Amino acid sequence: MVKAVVAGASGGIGQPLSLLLKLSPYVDELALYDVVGSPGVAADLSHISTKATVTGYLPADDGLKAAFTGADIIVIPAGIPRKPGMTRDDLFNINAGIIRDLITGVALYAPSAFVLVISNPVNSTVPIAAEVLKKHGVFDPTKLFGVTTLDIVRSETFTASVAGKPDPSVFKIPVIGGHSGDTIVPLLSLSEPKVEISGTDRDALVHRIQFGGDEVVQAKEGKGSATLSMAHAGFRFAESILKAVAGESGIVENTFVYLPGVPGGDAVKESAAGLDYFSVPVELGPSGAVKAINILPQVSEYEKGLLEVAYTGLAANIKKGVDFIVGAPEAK
Ligand SMILES: NC(=O)c1ccc[n+]([C@@H]2O[C@H](COP(=O)([O-])OP(=O)(O)OC[C@H]3O[C@@H](n4cnc5c(N)ncnc54)[C@H](O)[C@@H]3O)[C@@H](O)[C@H]2O)c1
Ligand SMILES: O=C(O)C[C@H](O)C(=O)O
Repeated sequence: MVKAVVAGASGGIGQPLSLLLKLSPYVDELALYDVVGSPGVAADLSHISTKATVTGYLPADDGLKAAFTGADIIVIPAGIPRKPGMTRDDLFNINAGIIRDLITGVALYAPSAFVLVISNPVNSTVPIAAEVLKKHGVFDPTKLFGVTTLDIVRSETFTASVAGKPDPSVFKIPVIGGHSGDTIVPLLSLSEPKVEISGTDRDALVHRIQFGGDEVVQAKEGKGSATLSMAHAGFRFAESILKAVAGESGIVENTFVYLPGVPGGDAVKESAAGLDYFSVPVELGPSGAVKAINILPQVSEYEKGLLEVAYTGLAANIKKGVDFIVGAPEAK
């Protein structure tokens, strides 16, 4: 029996993500948690004739405890989205506290669950989550994932369009680093099938993958950021976890993980300027991340340049998240 939880289930991502989970054959029980509206979303989804039972919880009456207890996988798209002119880091002040409180719930009620963090800024919210779990003595780095799958989805779609291929789903393109602007590093040189895109076309494609989120924020004119494509991406990642749990082998997803705690992570950390958190292809198994795959030695000279830029931004974002929980070190 697999129990899946969506925290932030009434939101723009939460509702379609919950729908996709309700349709999944891998889910037996679906618990929807939000500060508003979740019983209504649950009632609506519960009429769909698939096997998962659906329940909705609010904070009252120990709703967080009831929603999280017994969870196998908790997907978190709770928090505010960007408006035009904002960076993801501008969301930190509000979303950091939301993640801290929800992850405290994970630590108390579902310490063995897989935790998938969608809430931005992912480069900081994942370190916040890790530090909260560490504080409670229940941190398992092989079960905590920052969801960067939307960058993969965009790289497949935009590359297919530039390459003139009708079906983006044939592409496999690693996107590594973090999840904001120039911390997002698409590795077009490692694309399968190979693509020959160079010069200004390559620069424009890389920029579009890095800043694809802004395109949606601008098009929505103040009404939020990517929700439907994100629900698809979040579900793709969640289902990969559930397939691995069900025993399927050879599943690899790019995801933002705590490198020192994942097998193979130390080699990635050494290649990635000593950063503790980084998105790389990660092999998934029944108990979570089984191997972080170090593809950094294979990148092109051009991509090395992109990575140098990414390291600086990521280091600052990671530190900001860690400091939010452990406190900034005393000045000497
Ligand atoms: N990782 C990614 O690739 C990616 C992609 C798109 C959006 N996002 C991020 O996902 C987050 C959600 O985006 P959205 O468009 O769904 O926003 P939204 O405002 O539509 O929905 C957010 C939901 O979170 C709920 N919420 C707020 N505080 C909560 C709490 N303490 N506990 C439970 N629920 C709470 C709200 O009530 C709301 O229903 C944003 O931070 C956004 O930046 C990340
Ligand atoms: O752009 C955003 O703020 C949302 C999300 O991170 C995205 O990449 O679409």
